[in-house]
Amino acid sequence: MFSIKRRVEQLFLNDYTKAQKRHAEAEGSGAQEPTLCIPPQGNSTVTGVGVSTASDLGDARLPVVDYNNISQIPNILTKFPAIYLANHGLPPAPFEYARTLLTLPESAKAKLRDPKKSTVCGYNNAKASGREWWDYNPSQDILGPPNNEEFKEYTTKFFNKSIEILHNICRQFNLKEQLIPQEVFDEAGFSTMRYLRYSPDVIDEGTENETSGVAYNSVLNSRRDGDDGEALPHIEAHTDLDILTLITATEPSGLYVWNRRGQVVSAPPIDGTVLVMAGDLMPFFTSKPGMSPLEQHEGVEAIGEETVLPTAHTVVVPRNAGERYSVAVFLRPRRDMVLDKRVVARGGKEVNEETAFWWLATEKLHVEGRKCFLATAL
Ligand SMILES: O=C(O)CCC(=O)C(=O)O
Ligand SMILES: [Fe+2]
Repeated sequence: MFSIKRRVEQLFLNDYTKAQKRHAEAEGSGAQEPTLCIPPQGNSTVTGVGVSTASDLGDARLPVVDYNNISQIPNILTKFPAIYLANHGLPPAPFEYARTLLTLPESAKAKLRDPKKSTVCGYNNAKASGREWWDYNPSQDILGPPNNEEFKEYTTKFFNKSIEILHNICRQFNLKEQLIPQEVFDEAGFSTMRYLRYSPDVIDEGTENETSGVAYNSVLNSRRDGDDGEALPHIEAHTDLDILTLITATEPSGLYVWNRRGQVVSAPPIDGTVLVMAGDLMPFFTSKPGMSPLEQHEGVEAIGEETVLPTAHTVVVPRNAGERYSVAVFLRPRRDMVLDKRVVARGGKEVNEETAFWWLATEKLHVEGRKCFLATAL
């Protein structure tokens, strides 16, 4: 019987193999088999004061970095897809508040939806994925549980402190030269915080599954031939549309990230730490000088040794493992922040072309399958 991690690897490698084949066909050469190499065990990969590797993470590991050593994070994020941050000084994660809100009766949760149907504000769910979530969006009135001032206060406090930490990490990228624009620090931006619940109870059973007579894939609910598994609570593999993400979760573990070599790394919660991952904007800030990773510009040519790639990640909650709660804070600039500016020739004329952050969101809607921008090995 395969472990969840092995299944995630297989899913990834299936797609990876297909992508390789497509690529090879286009190039007119034979497809290469992907290799699954596991990095060496132990502390050999990252050294330095306050930086160690977590000891119980299975095959591939993620480093634990002390908050006093955050100046090392930019370099570490070029080598590892995520880091555990220790001694961060955050108050205890608001899992109980997440539970209070997300286990309200359906009718009460329906009242916490954004009137404009935003998927980044208020209550939302993806029943077929066994997942529901609620977003705190500081630019809007909090759509929290009624008559619960404590909820509001704690949620705001945890969010503000998390943003302070993420800003501090961003400042480390600017020690030698300003890679991350000043407005990220000076302006409120479009940062949000999400409370998530993954539970078999959320899964809307008996819909397509029964009527179509086709079974769901046991890992990602996607239908695959010869698979008679049942659906597991999950979130599809994706990268986050932000600068950095701070995540903390309850057991059971279920979060997996991919490293640059396409290996799946388990990222279970570790007491006293939070996980920090890179978002879609990091390659724009850390690309080779003067180059842009946008496909219509330099594309992958702009990715160098010092470029931080967005962290592809997925959550799959093991069967019979119970509920999982997580809290994710997304650091984002203003929607209209300019990511790339250049003069291009159009219709015989030279015109100024600007690419704003929110344009990436619309572009991402066209990415098929996994919502990964510039993701590992693809
Ligand atoms: O629940 C988690 O740990 C991850 C959630 C996530 O990736 C997201 O909401 O973007
Ligand atoms: Fe995410």
